[in-house]
Amino acid sequence: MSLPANRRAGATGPQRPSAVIGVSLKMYFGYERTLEYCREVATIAFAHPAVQSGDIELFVLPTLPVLPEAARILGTAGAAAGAQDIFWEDEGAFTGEVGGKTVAELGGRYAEVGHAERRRIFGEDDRVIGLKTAAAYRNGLTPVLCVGELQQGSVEEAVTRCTAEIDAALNRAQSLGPAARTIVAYEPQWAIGAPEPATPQYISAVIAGLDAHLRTLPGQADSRVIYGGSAGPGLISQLDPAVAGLFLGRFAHDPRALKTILDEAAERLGLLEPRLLEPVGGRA
Ligand SMILES: O=C(CO)COP(=O)(O)O
Repeated sequence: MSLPANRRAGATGPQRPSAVIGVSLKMYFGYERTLEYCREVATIAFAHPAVQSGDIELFVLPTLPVLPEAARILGTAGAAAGAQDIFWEDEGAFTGEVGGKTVAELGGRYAEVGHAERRRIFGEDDRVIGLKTAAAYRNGLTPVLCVGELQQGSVEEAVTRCTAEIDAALNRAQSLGPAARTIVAYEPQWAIGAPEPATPQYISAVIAGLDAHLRTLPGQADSRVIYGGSAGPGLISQLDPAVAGLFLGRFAHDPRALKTILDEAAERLGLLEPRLLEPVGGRA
């Protein structure tokens, strides 16, 4: 397996995984099914050269009660787990909430913040999302900061809206403590839960804008922008290099589809010959 340019001996610049593939299971699976899923993903990850080499960063965000077991199972296979949400304080009289400190204690490495469903159903706004981003940094968790426009419009409109969401979260977080690496998940709200993702051209153009903006922000050199919203097998190969990877939902429920996506991501990095790819499995 050849190494990508940023991993070769003597390469300059930040050493960062070349692709990021995340899965949020939302509230789709119960305890036992989540465990079974994590075991299957771990088997795939353990056998996958690009995950083992660190060229693909793979994480799963399960329903919270499964987090300790998920972190253990995935951790033995070179993958990781995290939470789909955290509270902005670390401890105290906040009935029903779970803080980033506990998530980290449970083995979580990521904390998703600002998902469209949290914004829409639970009324989270930029202020709350900034506080939660700060809580993630403070507890050594990588925030998976979700941004995305409500309705389909132009690329410029999407970049403007999402840049504002990124800035709102990061500015507030940085006013509270040091920032660190962030994974920005660009998820157009109109493409979440839809039959199809946004078009590859649209995704690539919006993320090129967001990635360029992220590069200008202090402390974000290792940060990456990934795409979510009905993403599945067959998509990543069509996306421009600024798109660092995918944030998957329903179409990763079948572990075989996730394996296909990992192969496609590795192929895109030049780490796997196309002829070695198995036929793309159907969508879950
Ligand atoms: O919201 C998403 C990931 O967090 C995307 O979900 P779907 O891929 O199921 O649309």
